[in-house]
Amino acid sequence: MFRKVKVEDAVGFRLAHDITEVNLEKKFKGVAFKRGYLIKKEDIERLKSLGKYYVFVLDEINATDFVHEDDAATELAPYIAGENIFYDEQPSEGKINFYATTHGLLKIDKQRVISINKLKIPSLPTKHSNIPVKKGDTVAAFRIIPLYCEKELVAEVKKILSSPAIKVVPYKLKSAGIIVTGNEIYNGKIKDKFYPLMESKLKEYGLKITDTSILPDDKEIITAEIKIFLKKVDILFITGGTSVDPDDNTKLAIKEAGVNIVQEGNPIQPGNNFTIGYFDDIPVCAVPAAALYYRATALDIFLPRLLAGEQITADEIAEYSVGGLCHFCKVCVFPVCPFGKV
Ligand SMILES: Nc1nc2c(c(=O)[nH]1)N[C@H]1C(S)=C(S)[C@@H](COP(=O)(O)OP(=O)(O)OC[C@H]3O[C@@H](n4cnc5c(N)ncnc54)[C@H](O)[C@@H]3O)O[C@H]1N2
Ligand code: MOO
Repeated sequence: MFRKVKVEDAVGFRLAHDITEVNLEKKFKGVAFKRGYLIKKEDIERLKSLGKYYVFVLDEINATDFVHEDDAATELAPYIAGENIFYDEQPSEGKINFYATTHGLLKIDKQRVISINKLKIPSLPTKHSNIPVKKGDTVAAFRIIPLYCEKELVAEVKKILSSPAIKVVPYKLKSAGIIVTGNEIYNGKIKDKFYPLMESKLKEYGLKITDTSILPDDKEIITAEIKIFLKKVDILFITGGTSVDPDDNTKLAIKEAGVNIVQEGNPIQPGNNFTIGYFDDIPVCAVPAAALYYRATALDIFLPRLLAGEQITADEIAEYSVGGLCHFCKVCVFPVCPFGKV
């Protein structure tokens, strides 16, 4: 299979695995020598400068019970990758990366990914489930930790992956309605800041705002407008009036328009008052004023899932509590942070 030899004795033999170089001056981390490379006399000093005084070289003996790290990754990659995922054609340093083929919602089958990693020999790290990804983003990586593993292990991983563990769901919804509420905005006392905010957020997901209006804090007027908008849009947002003031009517109006509210509010801060409901398949959301102030709130956490057409349940909403408190960093890097990651 392979054996350890002094670099001086390795001349004329083929390398059993990729050899990595990390060179901070050149800002390089990558393959210096590929698996299968025929070692020459002039390579001895270079190998030593990479700290390799011994190397593993391939024997001619064909070990039928073992699988090389490159072959394990190549064999398992199609079992890992689901819809809208592509992966490296060739492993590098025994590893294959997985990428999104489209913008959309990343879905990871967490339990099965954990089951694979519990086998200890394979390593399958992924990004978090339910995050928005862009075309070309890396979403997962696979390699076995040792140079070789037993064939049975590959079979065991395949058994866990009876269907793929990673996919990207493209955004389905296309048109949005925005109803801005608030007497102060309706009466022109202050300028509306919600429409421009929602427009820039939704544009990121390819969503167009097709219908919009600014209404006073009047439950009946808001209810009537919700009913009209529900005939025209794929998703509806009603902003402001979401908390406990006497003129906060948004959630009441949503209910009176016949929308099934999943849960009033949620355990994410900021964005506690963000409320999700459904009218048939159309999501209807109350958006609290906190979204005007903070770069990331519950709105941003649920938005990609709603736009991918998911029906969010009350049980799932409760799961967001751990990690649901923003770190309120001076420089916000959401979504590349722990906020809202389940
Ligand atoms: N006792 C409690 N107080 C508060 C609670 C609570 O649960 N108990 N929740 C807090 C949370 S969380 C939020 S968020 C805020 C405000 O929620 P609302 O969505 O009801 O916001 P409004 O009262 O309508 O407005 C608050 C503030 O924001 C300005 N605003 C609203 N819409 C616009 C707009 N389109 N353009 C510009 N500015 C807007 C509004 O003028 C007010 O200044 O309640 C907490 N309190
Ligand atoms: O609903 Mo408030 O949005 O938590 O800050």
